[in-house]
Amino acid sequence: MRNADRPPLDAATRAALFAALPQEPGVAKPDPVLVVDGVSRAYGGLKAVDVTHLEIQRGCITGLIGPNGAGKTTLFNLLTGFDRPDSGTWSMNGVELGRMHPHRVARHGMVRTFQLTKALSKMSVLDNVRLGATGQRGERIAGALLPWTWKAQEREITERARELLARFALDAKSDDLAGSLSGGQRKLLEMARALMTDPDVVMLDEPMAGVNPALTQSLLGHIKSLRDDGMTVVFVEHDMDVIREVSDWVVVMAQGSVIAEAPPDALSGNSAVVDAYLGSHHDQALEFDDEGNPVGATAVLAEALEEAVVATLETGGDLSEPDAAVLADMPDAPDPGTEETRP
Ligand SMILES: Nc1ncnc2c1ncn2[C@@H]1O[C@H](COP(=O)(O)OP(=O)(O)OP(=O)(O)O)[C@@H](O)[C@H]1O
Repeated sequence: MRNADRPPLDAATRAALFAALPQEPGVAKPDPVLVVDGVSRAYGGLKAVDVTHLEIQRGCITGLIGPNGAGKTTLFNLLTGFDRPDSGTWSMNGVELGRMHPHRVARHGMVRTFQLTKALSKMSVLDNVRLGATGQRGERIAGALLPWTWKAQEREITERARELLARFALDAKSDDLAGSLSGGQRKLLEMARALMTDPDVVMLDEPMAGVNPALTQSLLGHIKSLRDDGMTVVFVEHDMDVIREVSDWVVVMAQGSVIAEAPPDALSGNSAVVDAYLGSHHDQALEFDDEGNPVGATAVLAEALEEAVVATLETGGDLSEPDAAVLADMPDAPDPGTEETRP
């Protein structure tokens, strides 16, 4: 059944639904729109994606987080037909989607957003949105023989594109080149293009990246409005404030696998999540914004460390004493038990 046939879930229902779920990777959802099984993809010797089981709850917003290179984008590409897995199956509303081309996946109701490419930036805003349409009769032989049906379809597509531009407050920009839009407007354009096929499931790849903070709230409102219209939203995001503000549930990936699932508020206390981000930082530069605030994976790390300090203080721990468990994990940690036996 398409999402449109079901009433949207209100906030209290969503909260109760997720509060009742065990916080485990691969946990079953009460009404999954998307079910993924054993999907793997390797590049050379590197396993970019290796997801044993994942269910996405219908009509909710699921945030997908994880350190750089965790496999989030590759998973999006696999599920929407832009890449081919080495193994695995996945289904949407019970229909197997594996091995379908992207336009067929879109016709079944699942789309992903794309950042504006160089070629697209040289086209008008309106044409960018029109390009989101799939299954245009004009592409097919029968349609080509009947130009009037093709023309009628063209008109329909343009009309829908104009409606979507109005929804995202881009109608005044229809004839401008897409490349002239601001970062935030580009993100709105990506969403408008994705909605052309009237999807059930929308996968947003970093919808807030490069967006001026002044536009953040408006973009967040648009993401929530997709859910309030009955769509299921899955989005990749590095900003934990954004994750917390819009996600009903968060899936955490590291090294290709799903390592944790939890409501957004439970993330910073999750040791698998902390380990994944800490582990990823051995060879990664920390990132800060202009005001010196940690951003992206660095923000998650900073928050996890802060939580650990608070937890230590709350349990009466002494921060000047190194944590024995942490020391034991370090390769060169001195072993207090053997101190006296050393020569
Ligand atoms: N086309 C490709 N060829 C070779 N390796 C690839 C390719 N695409 C992805 N990878 C590798 O697969 C792994 C997963 O990459 P992916 O982009 O899916 O991670 P991600 O979680 O989206 O990371 P980020 O948050 O940095 O965007 C990385 O190690 C990446 O280098």
